[in-house]
Amino acid sequence: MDEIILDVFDASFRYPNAPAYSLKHINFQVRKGEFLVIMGENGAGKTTLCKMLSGIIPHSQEGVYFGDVTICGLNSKEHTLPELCQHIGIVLDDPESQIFTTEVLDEVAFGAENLEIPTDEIQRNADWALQVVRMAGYEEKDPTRLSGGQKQRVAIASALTMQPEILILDEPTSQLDPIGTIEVFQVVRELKEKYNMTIIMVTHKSEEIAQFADRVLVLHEGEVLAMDTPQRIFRNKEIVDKAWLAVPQVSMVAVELEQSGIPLDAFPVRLEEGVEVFSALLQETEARI
Ligand SMILES: Nc1ncnc2c1ncn2[C@@H]1O[C@H](COP(=O)(O)OP(=O)(O)OP(=O)(O)O)[C@@H](O)[C@H]1O
Repeated sequence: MDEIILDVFDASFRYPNAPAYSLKHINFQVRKGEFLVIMGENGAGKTTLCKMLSGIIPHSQEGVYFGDVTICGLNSKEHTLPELCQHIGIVLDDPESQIFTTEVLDEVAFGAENLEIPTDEIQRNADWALQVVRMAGYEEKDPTRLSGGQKQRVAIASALTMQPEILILDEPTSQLDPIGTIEVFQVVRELKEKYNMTIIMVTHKSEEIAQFADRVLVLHEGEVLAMDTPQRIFRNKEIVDKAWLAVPQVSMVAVELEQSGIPLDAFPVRLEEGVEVFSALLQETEARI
């Protein structure tokens, strides 16, 4: 059986003075090497869940917290944030707010230095991280002068320098143009395929989800509405409508066809699957005429 690297057991959280719980009785597990996407409408609890998975809740965010989150075998309540940071890294949606220094290399080493990792190890890790995010050669550049995509890749490199087994990315491409978005997804794909890293990403980019994600967790009003493959999630109109999910274009066409009573050989989520399924349908139709 695949190794469970992250376990969330009956976890609930309410912000101080908030009238209601932002997360309610959350249960799920993530396997090592899995790419899990978190989707859900505004206010569904996605960022709060990222904070809970990374240990920010309960260590840096006050509130009422019940349940257990176990990260690489460590219960987040029983271990300090620096201990947890060596297993799980988090990158937020706004790269600007994550810049602390004036040179890319210092920036990438910053978090690891705060964990008191030996200097030569930080240097090795930082060099590796900059290679992975394709920013080698930018060590002495001013991070504030980089493009949005480059800043976000530097933020990912900073998290990678701490050599986490799990990387959480909270809407890493929400402020990026299409090229910046592709660059970030390419890095994520390499981390998964080459380094077997476990990735948890909040994103609405359905075409990329269809391409890369193993499973999708859908949050709705602080609860887990569904957790399944992109194909089963995007095919389920009830879930899609309830959580206002963005759906890949080929899946939208497929749903319309199925609803009109036209059966398909398979349900497409990726463009190339759509081409295959719809050409087969056209050929069948032509053969009948
Ligand atoms: N610091 C806070 N204090 C009080 N309530 C909060 C705080 N942060 C978030 N909330 C509330 O918790 C709920 C979940 O918010 P959260 O930011 O986790 O949702 P989200 O799915 O990430 O939304 P978005 O897509 O808009 O970023 C919302 O009702 C929000 O208003």
